[in-house]
Amino acid sequence: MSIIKSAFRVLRFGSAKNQLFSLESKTCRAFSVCNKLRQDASDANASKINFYVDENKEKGYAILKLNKGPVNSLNLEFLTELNIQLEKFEESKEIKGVILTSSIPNIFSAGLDIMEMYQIKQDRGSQFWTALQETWIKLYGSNKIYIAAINGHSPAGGCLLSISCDYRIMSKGPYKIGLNETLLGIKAPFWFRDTMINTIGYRETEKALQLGKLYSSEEALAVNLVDELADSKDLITKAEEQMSKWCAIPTVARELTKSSMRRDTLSKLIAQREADTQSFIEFTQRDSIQKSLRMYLESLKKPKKSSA
Ligand SMILES: CC/C=C\C/C=C\C/C=C\C=C\CC(=O)SCCNC(=O)CCNC(=O)[C@H](O)C(C)(C)COP(=O)(O)OP(=O)(O)OC[C@H]1O[C@@H](n2cnc3c(N)ncnc32)[C@H](O)[C@@H]1OP(=O)(O)O
Repeated sequence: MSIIKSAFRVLRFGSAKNQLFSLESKTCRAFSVCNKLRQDASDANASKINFYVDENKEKGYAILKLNKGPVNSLNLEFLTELNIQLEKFEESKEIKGVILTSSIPNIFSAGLDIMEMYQIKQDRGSQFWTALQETWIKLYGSNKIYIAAINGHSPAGGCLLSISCDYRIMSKGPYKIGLNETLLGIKAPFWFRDTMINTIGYRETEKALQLGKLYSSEEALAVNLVDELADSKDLITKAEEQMSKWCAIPTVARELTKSSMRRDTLSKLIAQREADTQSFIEFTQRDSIQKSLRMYLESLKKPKKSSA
């Protein structure tokens, strides 16, 4: 059961009941829009493996490895598949927690697929944004324990995935993590910002978001953007050690505590999902934004300087 649902339970007889039920029904409507997409995604991607799941029911946790080459960029189909998997975890009685990592060396996730924002039709843009909102609500609002084992670069939407988890361990190395949206000429959505504030605090977020700062792993540790660093070869072992520690905490007390910390941030988006999607469409259709995205895409495609 998700944090949102348990929040409804806890507040069942309270004065917030009507408001929360209205939030829930809005959420359910938005989720149902995705139902057809889910079916399409599972049909279309039956032959592709965009992530691996390794479930250890005895120990009570799973490892989810993102595997969408070359850089685990998040497009509509990938997000839809991920949402189905997150839902399975949430419903599982055996799985208490999930280690989120990537099977692609040096890359955790390059964030949102920029092609989902560049010259995109309104319908697709709206489905894409709804799927992304759903991913965040499921991850940030999960009752399960999520530990991010960040094995490489984790910019923008990759950083959002990481900070939506409960604990972060990052590989030592020349990797970057942060919300760099301003460098693409876009403003980080309010729920990206709020998740960042909840992680590193207001002042650090204010600087980081304006500058589009990408932190090195050492800098990320210094501002609590990540909780721990590990040598790449020890990353998963360290994540498993941490998972055992979290799994040993009394479940209901931990879930209620997590829910009480995250409820307000989640409710803010849930109350205005449709308006948020409209803002995304309106914003990304501006000529100035399309120009920025085109320039950014060109810079990504430029041949890289040889390190030799
Ligand atoms: C309600 C809201 C209202 C207003 C707000 C409106 C809009 C806000 C919306 C947006 C929020 C956006 C958040 C995001 O996540 S945007 C994405 C940001 N991501 C990045 O900036 C990362 C870009 N990528 C990189 O920096 C690097 O690729 C790398 C460090 C991750 C990996 O470097 P490598 O050298 O290993 O690999 P590359 O050669 O650079 O890349 C390989 C290949 O992949 C393509 N690619 C990389 N990143 C992306 C991406 N994010 N999307 C699509 N494609 C990507 C890259 O172009 C290469 O392609 P080719 O092989 O050259 O074809």
